[in-house]
Amino acid sequence: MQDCRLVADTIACRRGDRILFRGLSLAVRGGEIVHLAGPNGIGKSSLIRILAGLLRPYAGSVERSGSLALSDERLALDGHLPLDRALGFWRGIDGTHGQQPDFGLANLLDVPVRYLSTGQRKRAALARVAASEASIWLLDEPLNGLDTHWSCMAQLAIDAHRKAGGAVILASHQSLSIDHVTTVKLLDYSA
Ligand SMILES: Nc1ncnc2c1ncn2[C@@H]1O[C@H](COP(=O)(O)OP(=O)(O)OP(=O)(O)O)[C@@H](O)[C@H]1O
Repeated sequence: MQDCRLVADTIACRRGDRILFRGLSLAVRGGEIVHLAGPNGIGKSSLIRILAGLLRPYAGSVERSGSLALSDERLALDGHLPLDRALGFWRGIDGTHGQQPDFGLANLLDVPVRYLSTGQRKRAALARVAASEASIWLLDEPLNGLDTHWSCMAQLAIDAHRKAGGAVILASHQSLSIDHVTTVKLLDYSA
């Protein structure tokens, strides 16, 4: 696994005319998981977008080394394509062909993405991230919509990524049943 690091330094986030949080610093390196926690609307998704480079912080900076994959509420898979082709699009972009956890999707590969259930879509999103072979995973609510079995399997995949030297930052309302997780409570930084 490529060496990786993501460091956010004294970040402030403004949405509309409101500062959501300020003074937030965090760092994640290969072999580490950071869990962003906090109530609805505190700014977890906004922070994930800042860390991904999709949203400019109001203050502070983000530095990153290593490749990054993002899963958020946007599925990023073409709803009109069968799942296999939709995932294949990203394999082509990422230039990856390796074996990845299939997240129980083997029987769904010919199903158009728009027909997948909520949990199946979430598993497809995680499969896309895993297949990217990126060293840093940014996951916004990766367990939402998953049943007990697949929530467990998703956490095992996240932990396997960490053990392989990858880094994970995830936002979740759910408590995690994996070790080596550092929790960052956004409420501590709310403005
Ligand atoms: N483009 C925008 N313009 C103005 N306000 C926004 C915009 N996007 C989000 N917000 C506001 O920013 C706040 C934080 O939203 P965000 O989605 O980051 O919170 P969250 O902690 O992820 O919430 P949840 O737990 O409900 O997913 C919310 O009050 C939301 O309405």
